[in-house]
Amino acid sequence: MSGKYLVTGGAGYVGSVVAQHLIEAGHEVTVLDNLSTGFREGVPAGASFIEGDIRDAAKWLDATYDAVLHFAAFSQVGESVVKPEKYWDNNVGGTMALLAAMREAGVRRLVFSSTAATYGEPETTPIVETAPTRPTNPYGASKLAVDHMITGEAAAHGLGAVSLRYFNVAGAYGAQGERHDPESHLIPLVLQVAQGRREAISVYGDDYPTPDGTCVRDYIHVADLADAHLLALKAAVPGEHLICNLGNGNGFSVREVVETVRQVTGHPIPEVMAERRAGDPAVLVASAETARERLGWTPSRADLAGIVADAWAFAQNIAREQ
Ligand SMILES: NC(=O)c1ccc[n+]([C@@H]2O[C@H](COP(=O)([O-])OP(=O)(O)OC[C@H]3O[C@@H](n4cnc5c(N)ncnc54)[C@H](O)[C@@H]3O)[C@@H](O)[C@H]2O)c1
Ligand SMILES: O=c1ccn([C@@H]2O[C@H](COP(=O)(O)OP(=O)(O)O[C@H]3O[C@H](CO)[C@H](O)[C@H](O)[C@H]3O)[C@@H](O)[C@H]2O)c(=O)[nH]1
Repeated sequence: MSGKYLVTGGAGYVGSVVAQHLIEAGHEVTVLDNLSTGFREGVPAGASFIEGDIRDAAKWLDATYDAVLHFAAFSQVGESVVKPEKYWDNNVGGTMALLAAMREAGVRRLVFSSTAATYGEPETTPIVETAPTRPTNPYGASKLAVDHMITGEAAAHGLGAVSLRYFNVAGAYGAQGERHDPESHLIPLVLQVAQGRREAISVYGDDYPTPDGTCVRDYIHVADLADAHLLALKAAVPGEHLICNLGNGNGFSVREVVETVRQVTGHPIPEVMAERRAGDPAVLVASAETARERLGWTPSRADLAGIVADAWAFAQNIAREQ
């Protein structure tokens, strides 16, 4: 059955890919985005677009919407350390206003973009949802605060909600991909080296307790993530807040990622060693058992070379357009 969905942050990387998947599945999509970090041209054809802020969501939200998919947020870990107030204001304040608008309008289902950054430095790997949540930066803390807000909203007011805790999102889906400005994520930065837009990739620390000394992360294809959002919409039950990790359960080191980019692009990719980046845990790998059991989710694009190849095709297309 087709539905009508409000996608906040749908001009950004993940939101635009999920909006595209919703449209392809026959749903009606309205994107609400203030274009603070997103791009108007990122909004998929076929979606309605409102240029506006989630803090004003009450202006547009009404009972005709079946659910909200909430991606709008600031998400730069480093910036959150120096400007924490920006993160509390937008991520927490903005979501409070959005939840109030949903309550007012009688919209009873929510899928929220949470993050592995809610866990902080893990005690055990792979990380399960019941692991301690001790974020090491204000970005993770703001997302954890929102998760707590949603739990209360579900218990008190009957919201049906699913928080999806993404690990490291990567890859692209056709015309939708990653173009943060400034870019801080590893794979798009290494691809910029392959394109000649950067001389070398800085490797942030090689003295971590990992096999090659560089940080290990769980890279998940953005299209697999999108599949999980469509399943989460079906799994949202009134009065329940379900939290699911989304990752492949495979860790790759920074050096392995750089080597994969060399193989995919054929470029030598010079590396320079740099200091550790503040707040970086050594290893972040997900257990996605809850998503498998409760959502029926199975990722189908776990191969790192395939993820990098899709991101590379997108980066080359964008470069041709510019
Ligand atoms: N990319 C990742 O690796 C990753 C990992 C974990 C969690 N997340 C979460 O996923 C979500 C999407 O991340 P992304 O990488 O696509 O980021 P993005 O910056 O590309 O997209 C965020 C979008 O939200 C919009 N926005 C921000 N504040 C707004 C507001 N107040 N009102 C309306 N629109 C607003 C921006 O303009 C942008 O289009 C975020 O909530 C992020 O915290 C991302
Ligand atoms: O130029 C760079 C950029 C990154 N890295 C390293 O590459 C790894 C991945 O870094 P990213 O910035 O690509 O991703 P993060 O792991 O820092 O962040 C991601 O995972 C976080 C969980 O901790 C949050 O979910 C966040 O939103 C999401 O982007 C890290 O070890 C980082 O130190 C480098 O060595 N050089």
